[in-house]
Amino acid sequence: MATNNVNDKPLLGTEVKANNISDDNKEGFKVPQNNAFGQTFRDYNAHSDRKDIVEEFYRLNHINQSVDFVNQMREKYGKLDRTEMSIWECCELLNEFIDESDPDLDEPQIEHLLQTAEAIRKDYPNEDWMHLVGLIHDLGKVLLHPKFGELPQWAVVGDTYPVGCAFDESIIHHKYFKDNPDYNNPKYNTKNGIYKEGCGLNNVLMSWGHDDYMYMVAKENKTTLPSAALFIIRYHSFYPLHKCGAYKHLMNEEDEENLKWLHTFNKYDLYSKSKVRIDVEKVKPYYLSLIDKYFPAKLKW
Ligand SMILES: O[C@H]1[C@H](O)[C@@H](O)[C@H](O)[C@@H](O)[C@H]1O
Ligand SMILES: [Fe+2]
Ligand SMILES: [Fe+2]
Repeated sequence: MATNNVNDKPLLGTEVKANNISDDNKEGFKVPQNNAFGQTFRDYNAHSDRKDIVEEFYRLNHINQSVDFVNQMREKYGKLDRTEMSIWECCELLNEFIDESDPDLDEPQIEHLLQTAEAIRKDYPNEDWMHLVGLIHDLGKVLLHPKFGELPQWAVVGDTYPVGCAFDESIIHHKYFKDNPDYNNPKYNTKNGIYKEGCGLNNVLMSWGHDDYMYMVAKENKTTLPSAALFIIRYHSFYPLHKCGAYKHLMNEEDEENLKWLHTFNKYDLYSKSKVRIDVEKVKPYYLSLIDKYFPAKLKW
């Protein structure tokens, strides 16, 4: 079983509730019907230029994400001995990457980070920690960079799911798991696998990618962000849970609480993907002030 560090940040106070949008947000974020290509969001069967790229991405992802692979990656990248840089420097590094797993967006990642953060800011002007989560939630995609060993896309992006127990049917393109080494392993292919019911997600090994990596970076560099923020960063790609309700039997009470915030966050992560460009220079000073509030000037990566 994975022995991850336990989140030791306090839960958010009861005065702030997920889904509690202030009344004076007439200028609030409007959920669009269609993505940047005029299609409904997360439609993995819609015929578009991206369909085949995305499907091939998941084929490779599902064949390769196994318990052994995840343990190796956690061990290797958990050392955080690759480089030192600020949060903003990392945002800039992401400018050159396009995410092959994403049916909704083919813009450089820095656009997506700012679109998400700005959309949250419209509806939750006082939750500055959530704005910052919007900005940093995908920074783990820096694993694609040559400085980080240039991991293949299937080891960095896409939806995530637990390994060490049966792969749930709700996972996109589930059929490709049949070539995963864990698929026929009786230790790993039952409902609970190596876990105990209610053990808490902190004890569950997730497929390796940008979520878990960024969680490690934030935590090990001693961010002062609240526990809900770390949870969002760590599980925002866990669509089988937060969209389909799979794997709930592995959650504990704290996970239930944090999941409410993840649901709120997801609306902005997903539906802010559009062709609306953000003026980076204009919003940069605000985000630099948030980074300064919640992170050290330089982080270990
Ligand atoms: O294609 C997307 C994208 O890579 C996101 O960053 C990730 O969080 C999603 O879960 C994934 O499906
Ligand atoms: Fe992501
Ligand atoms: Fe995202």
